[in-house]
Amino acid sequence: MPNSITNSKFLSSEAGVDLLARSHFLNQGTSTTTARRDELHTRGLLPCAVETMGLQKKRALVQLRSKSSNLEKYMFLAWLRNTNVKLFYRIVIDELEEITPLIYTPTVGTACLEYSHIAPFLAPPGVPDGLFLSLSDLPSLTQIIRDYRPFPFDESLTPQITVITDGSRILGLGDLGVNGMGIPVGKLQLYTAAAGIDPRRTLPITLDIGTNNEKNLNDELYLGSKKKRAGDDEFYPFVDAVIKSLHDVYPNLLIQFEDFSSEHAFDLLEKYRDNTFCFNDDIQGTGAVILSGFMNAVRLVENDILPTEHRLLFFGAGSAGVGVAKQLLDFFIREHDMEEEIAKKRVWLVDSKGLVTTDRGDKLAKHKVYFARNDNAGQQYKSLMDVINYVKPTALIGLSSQGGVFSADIIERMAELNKRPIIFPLSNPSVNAECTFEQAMIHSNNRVIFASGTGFPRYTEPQTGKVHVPGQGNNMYIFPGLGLGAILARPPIITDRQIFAASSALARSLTDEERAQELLYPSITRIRAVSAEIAAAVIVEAVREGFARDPEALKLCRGHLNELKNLKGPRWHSLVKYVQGHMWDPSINDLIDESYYFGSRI
Ligand SMILES: O=C([O-])CC(=O)C(=O)O
Ligand SMILES: [Mg+2]
Repeated sequence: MPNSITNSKFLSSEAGVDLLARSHFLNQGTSTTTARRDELHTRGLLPCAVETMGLQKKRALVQLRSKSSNLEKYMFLAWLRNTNVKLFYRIVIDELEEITPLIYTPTVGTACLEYSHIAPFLAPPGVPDGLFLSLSDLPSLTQIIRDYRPFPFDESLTPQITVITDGSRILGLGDLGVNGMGIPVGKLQLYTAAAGIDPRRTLPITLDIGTNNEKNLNDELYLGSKKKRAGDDEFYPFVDAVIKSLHDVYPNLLIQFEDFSSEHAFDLLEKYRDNTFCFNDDIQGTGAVILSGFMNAVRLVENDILPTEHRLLFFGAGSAGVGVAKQLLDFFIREHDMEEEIAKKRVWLVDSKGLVTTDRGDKLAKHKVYFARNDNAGQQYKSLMDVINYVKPTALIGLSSQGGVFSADIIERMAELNKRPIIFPLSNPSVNAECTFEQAMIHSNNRVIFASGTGFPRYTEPQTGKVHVPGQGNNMYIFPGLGLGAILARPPIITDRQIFAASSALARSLTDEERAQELLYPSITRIRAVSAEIAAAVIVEAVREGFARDPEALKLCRGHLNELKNLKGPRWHSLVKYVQGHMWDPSINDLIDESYYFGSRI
């Protein structure tokens, strides 16, 4: 590709300095060759060593590992991302197991709590973390959205995906206001690392609608608007206006709703799911990932209990709890042909007032009504133990954000009731998990089938030395692949069937070795391969439904849907290859190179 830098409309003689200093997408630091430094007029800005990315990575890892707290590591990695994108993603992809907990759950939770104190130190001037939109921006939303662009900007690299929050329910930490920006940023980093979405084509957004968090309101350093949250009369029109402006500027943008308070999360999903290219990660993404882990758990116990006889108890009835419960219904309905009304009876919800029933005497939040029981013969069960004794669940799923509530006696009771109790403490971050893996192992005599939202360490049986690997049922297994598949197929909406396809593909992605280890999810180190399979399954489903609009996706799948439905065979493999060919990688795909901007493309 020609590199006619001097002919470029962007570059003046000083522009090389700009390039190195201002574009974190282009800057490659010490791996810039001497010749290139000359071309860019940046020779004196660096010491003379010209290094490989491997060496740069080594240095960065030494620095990273020398930091004593995870928050410092988070800040170091944010700085790296905001100065040298390529090196950052090389490290994230190569060291996924070490880095994910630092840029995502659980450390991102700490970073969000501290966001207003650390934000100015995460990036050099001019490099934004994400796009902030506040109520007072309403008249100029479209212009503000247009103005948020990577430097240098290339018209052909418009954003493909946004993750958008209003900070009102960040993980299990509650209302953090604009401090929630860490979440869209963290999620989109995983879109790049786990599914190969080009980082320039991601758009993190935080809506500032005020905050009800007293700590923020009283913190002089809080960076958001220091007002109570606006009411629904302002909230809904504002979200409408944002979505409209986003689609005016970027018509094909996929919208991922994230960490909105429960009521709003459900209402927004209801409002947009049938007319807008969007999904809700906490409701649908978490639901899909748990469904997938549940399918594999069911296989592990199928000699003891028929798949259709499982009894699922949900502790926590917020957006994630009800979202997961609804998604798990798909297991009974789609895999086992059960009527919805019958499938629904396999689910019991518990909230802060006890078992959710129709005759409890309180006004149930809208999203809880669907699962409210009416077969309790007037009895109300208040404590979790009472509910467990009444329901006799085969699976206990926690989405309550109450750390430690699955106490020793709860786990022991589950282990009395079941040969292999299924216990999923899913609240995030780890301090909010209903129990740890170690506790679940000890109190179930090592019989538990376990998945948590935030990863826990492996557990070694003290007597035998046998090592057990916990499942991590985090939505990071689903959303990157689901988003990638949707971007490549271009359906106008994300349907339940596409999400179910993502979920089954994840469940089926385990290798024989992983199955032999009784894992519920594939190893995180294989996430890129797994995301490619999930994306391919989503494409197949979108074509099957008649929703896919991308000509290439249609060409690859149309007429072969029968063959593709088992996710095997030569056509399936070529579809997965096609997906992989569209995944950005910091090394093999050299898009982040000035030739991309200054070469033949302009
Ligand atoms: O971010 C995570 O780890 C999972 C998630 O969506 C949440 O807890 O809200
Ligand atoms: Mg979330």
